[in-house]
Amino acid sequence: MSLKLGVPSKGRLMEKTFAWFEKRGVSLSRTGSDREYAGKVEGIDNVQLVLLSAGEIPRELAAGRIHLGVTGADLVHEKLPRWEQQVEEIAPLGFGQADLIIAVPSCWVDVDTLDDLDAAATAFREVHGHRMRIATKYHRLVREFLTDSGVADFALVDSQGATEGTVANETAEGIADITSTGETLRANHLKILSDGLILRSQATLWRSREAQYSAQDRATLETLLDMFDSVR
Ligand SMILES: Nc1ncnc2c1ncn2[C@@H]1O[C@H](COP(=O)(O)OP(=O)(O)OP(=O)(O)O)[C@@H](O)[C@H]1O
Ligand SMILES: O=P(O)(O)OC[C@H]1O[C@H](OP(=O)(O)OP(=O)(O)O)[C@H](O)[C@@H]1O
Repeated sequence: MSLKLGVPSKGRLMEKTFAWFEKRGVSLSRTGSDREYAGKVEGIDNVQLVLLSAGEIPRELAAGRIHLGVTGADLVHEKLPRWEQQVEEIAPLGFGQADLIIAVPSCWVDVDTLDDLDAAATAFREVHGHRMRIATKYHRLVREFLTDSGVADFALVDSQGATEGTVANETAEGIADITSTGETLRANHLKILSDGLILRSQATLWRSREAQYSAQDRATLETLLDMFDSVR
């Protein structure tokens, strides 16, 4: 048995994760063709690289099918309601920074705060006969945040991508999504509520509390943690 390390299988997260490990003496690489999700690990024995979708890594950690995994804090908090009991945060990796926020049309000049949103939502329901719709893929975090903030009259609609477009497409009145540079929000004429920050996220290395660790796995993990500690 070896220690299984789950890493996003594509894009900026994969490349930056590989670079983070390389700097600490662990070389991760994809093998085979561009389309083959196989990988290898050099610089330490008994570690197996598992290439996965960033969105699936929280579930694999919680199920104990991988021992270590790299993914955003947003995805762990959203997908694992008991995340503190299921995973341990080993290290924030310093990339993949994104804020999960609530945004509304920039032309809503009377709506700048959650209190304003609550008032607008009540008025919206009276006029339109249905609840104000907020498009998001972060259902659990957004529902909890809005409810705790006293915003009651809203309905979440699912959007798995291009979420900022839902307002122009008239399938939602507001959105909750991650933003990094803010360019996508600006391009879609949306503004962030001044108290609409739900979570600050970045790519993070997590350890599963649910996985089985053999004596050899524990020794490998100790060695890895020492290698990580050697570079700050
Ligand atoms: N523009 C961005 N800037 C920085 N981080 C981002 C940005 N977009 C997404 N992220 C982060 O990258 C991680 C993966 O995001 P996302 O779920 O969109 O993955 P993906 O690349 O679509 O992968 P997959 O569809 O395979 O799950 C999330 O933790 C997210 O916070
Ligand atoms: O603030 P910005 O720098 O503009 O980045 C934010 C955008 O990045 C992410 O989308 P991604 O590119 O992952 O595509 P998606 O819409 O398919 O999630 C996110 O969902 C935003 O749409």
